[in-house]
Amino acid sequence: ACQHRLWPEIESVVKQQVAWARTGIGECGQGWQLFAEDGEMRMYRREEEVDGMAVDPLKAVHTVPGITGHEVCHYFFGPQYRYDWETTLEQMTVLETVSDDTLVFLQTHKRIWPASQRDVLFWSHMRKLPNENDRDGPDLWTVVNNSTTHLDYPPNVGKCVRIYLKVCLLCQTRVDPPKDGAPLTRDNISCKITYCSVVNPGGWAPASVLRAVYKREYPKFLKRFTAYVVNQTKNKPIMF
Ligand SMILES: CCCCCc1ccc(-c2ccc(S(=O)(=O)CCO)cc2)cc1/C=C\c1ccccn1
Repeated sequence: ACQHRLWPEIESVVKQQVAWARTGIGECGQGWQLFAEDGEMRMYRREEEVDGMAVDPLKAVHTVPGITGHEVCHYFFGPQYRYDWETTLEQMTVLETVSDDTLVFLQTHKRIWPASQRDVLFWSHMRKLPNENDRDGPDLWTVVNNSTTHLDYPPNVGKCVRIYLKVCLLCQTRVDPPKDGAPLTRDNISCKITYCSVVNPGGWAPASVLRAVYKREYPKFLKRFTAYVVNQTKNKPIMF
């Protein structure tokens, strides 16, 4: 995989996206609006437009008990699970298996009236990162999705408008060992999740429609996805 044409871009985008995900909301400076809250989940967005199109950066933080960062990234990255949790997905194809931790996807998402249907072509890379703050703490895990090109699938040929996205899912496992030295159970672990995304809708879509879609769909997506991981892992050994 180190010789693959995408490797240099993957290296630089992963470093950039992880640094961005690690930057707290406060440190990011002004402009972040809290637009959704549900229990431990907080979702922020910044209203930004490019060529009159809303491309609002989104940053969500969530803490989920009973699962690890490796498990969250495993179920987010794996194509075999995606139809189970990605509600707006209509069609998903793995165009290329670059390596066991890097895939190229083509996805079409359900049409959202009155905008035209969208598709997205992106590489997806999963990686374990050393825990710089706490050397003997559990590692971080991340999945970065970044739009790319593929000669056989040029944009805007069929009925779909090609969107462009950058997504980073950064996960930090927290272990609170039981007092009496008993073996670790899922009651002693939790995962701090940071989900960042910037989606350029490609062709024109009314900013009001886009913002309504994001306001409705993002909280639903993160809640549904994390509940899916809890449900898939509850009777399985902990994957650190
Ligand atoms: C007019 C409507 C334009 C938006 C359509 C759309 C574009 C992109 C995407 C999308 C969102 C998350 C990813 S991912 O995080 O990489 C996970 C892998 O699937 C990839 C694609 C979705 C949706 C449509 C709805 C929507 C919007 C947010 C959240 C959820 N659904």
